[in-house]
Amino acid sequence: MADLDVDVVVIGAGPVGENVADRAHQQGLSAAVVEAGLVGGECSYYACIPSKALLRPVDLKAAVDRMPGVDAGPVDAAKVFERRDQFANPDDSGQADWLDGAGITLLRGRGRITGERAVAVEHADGTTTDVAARYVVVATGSVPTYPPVDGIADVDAWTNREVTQASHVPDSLLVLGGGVVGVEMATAYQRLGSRVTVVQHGERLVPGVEPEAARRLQASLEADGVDVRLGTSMTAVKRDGAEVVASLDDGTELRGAELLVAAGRRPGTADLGLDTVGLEPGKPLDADETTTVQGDWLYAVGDASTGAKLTHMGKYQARICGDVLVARSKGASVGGRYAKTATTTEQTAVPQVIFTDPQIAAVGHTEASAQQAGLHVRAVSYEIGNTAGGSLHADGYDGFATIVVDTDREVIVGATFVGQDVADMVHGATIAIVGEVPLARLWHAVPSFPTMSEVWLRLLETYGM
Ligand SMILES: Cc1cc2nc3c(=O)[nH]c(=O)nc-3n(C[C@H](O)[C@H](O)[C@H](O)COP(=O)(O)OP(=O)(O)OC[C@H]3O[C@@H](n4cnc5c(N)ncnc54)[C@H](O)[C@@H]3O)c2cc1C
Ligand SMILES: NC(=O)c1ccc[n+]([C@@H]2O[C@H](COP(=O)([O-])OP(=O)(O)OC[C@H]3O[C@@H](n4cnc5c(N)ncnc54)[C@H](O)[C@@H]3O)[C@@H](O)[C@H]2O)c1
Repeated sequence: MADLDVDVVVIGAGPVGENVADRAHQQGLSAAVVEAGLVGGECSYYACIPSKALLRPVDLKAAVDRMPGVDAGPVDAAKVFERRDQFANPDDSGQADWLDGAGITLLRGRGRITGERAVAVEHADGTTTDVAARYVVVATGSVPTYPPVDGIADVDAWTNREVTQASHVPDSLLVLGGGVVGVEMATAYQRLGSRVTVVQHGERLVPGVEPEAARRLQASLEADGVDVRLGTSMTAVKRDGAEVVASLDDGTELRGAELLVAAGRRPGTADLGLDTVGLEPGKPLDADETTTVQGDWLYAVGDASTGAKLTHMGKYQARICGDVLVARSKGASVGGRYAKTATTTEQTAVPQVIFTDPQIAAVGHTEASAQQAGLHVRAVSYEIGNTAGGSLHADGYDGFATIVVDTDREVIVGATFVGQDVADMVHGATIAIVGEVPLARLWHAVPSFPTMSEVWLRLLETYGM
């Protein structure tokens, strides 16, 4: 006999888990969420929110510094940290109250699957709550990966948690990994006054984006004074007094006050009882377009699943998952391209903004990924600084846009915007891709003068319209 019987139990109350519970509960299902740490998850306290709170002030200062006639003065790091704390204070009582107000049961403790439709929650006081549920949703997020570097476990390396919650700027910071976390935090800390070195074993930074976007970002980081080491791996690290000493495979030795490990993340599925239902612990849960993992009872969303590791995509999966549970509870069918119960956009139009300077805002395919997918494409690019809107926005505006056009269907399948303040420009491209808007129709979508969106017109003209 279970202690609690609900329609839906969600393991993990990050942004994604909370959304599944809310969506299902709002449509009549009873729901409980299990949380071992803070309600709100990694994103609220140790990832998206604090990292952007650190980046916004330095981004704004750089923009002002590029504008003749205005003066930003120096950045006050203490005030930046103080403002970050207002956004990401690790106190989850507000979020817990929200769950309570929404009528969702919060079970604080570690959840483990004990069999089909069964979850046991171990509380901090050693007691256990057994939950029986018609539907079990795994939303346990992800944890940092530690690459095989000798001594890495013994140097008190920073992860995303320490780098986003720090309240001092180290004199120098070594960053292991030139992916999204690495480049965003390199931007923030270099501009807050640290001397940053990024060690990236690939041939370029942020490998998933258009190569020219990565080149512009590298040039900008280097102009800021960041030491970027590409094609290099760290082989060993050790502490020497207050410093971390890192050995690289090219024989070089680096020293830094702190080491940030930003080498990717793995799903939080290692200690979840997956073996009790025949699944392999530690792997991302392979969810289909309806977020289903097994039978009609086990689901996975967010970083714990095989979907894109981004908050907005996790929350998209969460909305779909909630609707799938409600549909199934009524015996209705689910799935189908662009149905409300299918994560179609995961395959066609995943957007991401990298909040560096320049920002990189991209959606859908790059030219290379489209070709790998077997599409016939043509990519065209245009400098945003050559539009009136861009040139007014900042002197010598450095940035560009690229669209990738499927030449068989004459629709856009990918777009990238690079430059100052381009973050919000990507949503227009997302709409064009999801709506499969033909170029002939897009031609009639007139951008306002003088805005940076004029680049859309120039891209279409460059394509030959
Ligand atoms: C530094 C950094 C910056 C980022 N910036 C952005 C950004 O700007 N935009 C963006 O879209 N994405 C960003 N991301 C990615 C984003 O943080 C994740 O995609 C998002 O947090 C995933 O949400 P989630 O709910 O799946 O997992 P999480 O946010 O990780 O939440 C999972 C929750 O599950 C809990 N949990 C785990 N196991 C158990 C268990 N067994 N029992 C009970 N509870 C459990 C955890 O305590 C946690 O609270 C960033 C990531 C990092 C590291
Ligand atoms: N703005 C955003 O949307 C945002 C911001 C931060 C993080 N995130 C998400 O969080 C996730 C994790 O980010 P991340 O940066 O940790 O992972 P990542 O996979 O984006 O990048 C990790 C990088 O580390 C490099 N690397 C791995 N092992 C290495 C080694 N031994 N030596 C040198 N380099 C090594 C890889 O080549 C890769 O480029 C990503 O999925 C990302 O999309 C998103």
